Amino acid sequence: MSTPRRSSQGIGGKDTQQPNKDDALPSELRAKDADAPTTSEVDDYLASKLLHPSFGGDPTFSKGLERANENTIPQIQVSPLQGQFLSVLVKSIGAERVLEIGTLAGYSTSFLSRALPAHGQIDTLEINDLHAKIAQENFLESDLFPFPKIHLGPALSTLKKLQIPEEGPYDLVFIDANKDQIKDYFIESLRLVRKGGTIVVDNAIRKGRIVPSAKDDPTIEVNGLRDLFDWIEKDGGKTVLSSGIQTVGAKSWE
Ligand SMILES: C[S@@+](CC[C@H](N)C(=O)[O-])C[C@H]1O[C@@H](n2cnc3c(N)ncnc32)[C@H](O)[C@@H]1O
Repeated sequence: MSTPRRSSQGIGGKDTQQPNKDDALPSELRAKDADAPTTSEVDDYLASKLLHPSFGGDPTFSKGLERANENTIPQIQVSPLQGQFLSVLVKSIGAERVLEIGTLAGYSTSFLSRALPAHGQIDTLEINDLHAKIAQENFLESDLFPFPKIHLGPALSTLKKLQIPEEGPYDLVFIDANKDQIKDYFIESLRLVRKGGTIVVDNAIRKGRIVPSAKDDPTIEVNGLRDLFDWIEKDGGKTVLSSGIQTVGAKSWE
């Protein structure tokens, strides 16, 4: 396992800096077509066309973000389109039980919950009291059903104590917290998710820094992610079938 050296992040495990509007646009494309829209502009277009009134277009979801902002909670949640992608995922695999690691103010949780059937279950893990409090207010405001259960405390100890729900294992786990323990979160998630279930790991690219280079100076987040990728490589497909997707857009290259 590699040694942590430095961190580039705020508490949420994501860069707190606002992404530069153009920084995720492939330079090859920018060089060929200086007038090409930025990836954020494309996100705006897609959002204007695709956000559903009960999901990304739900005004209570936006109000939840405002409440988070008023309480100086960092704006490091998924984008509306990413959130709605989680909803699509929940529905397309017919998920009934979802586990989330990293609640923040409950924005992604709201998308996950809204996509579940009424008899479903959603558990979300958060270390920060204020984040949990605001998330709880946001869940009430959005009248979520199933109502997300917040487990306050360090995610790894919560995960180790968490039992497989009586109705059956989780169908989907969304991992979106600190990256330095991500391999452990992943392994615990494997214990809790059903065979054939889905685990989504957010922010696994670090603007490309996961790739070792001659001038390598990995952050603790990059080291954490590399530990996970090494584990998956070593597993050799015995336990998991995985893929990696680079995204661009309002949340930059991730
Ligand atoms: C990127 S934010 C989650 C964003 C949220 N999933 C969303 O998209 O709306 C990460 C969250 O993980 C929490 N977190 C960081 N370290 C943690 C830990 N060790 N245990 C539990 N939660 C942790 C942070 O407090 C923060 O609220």
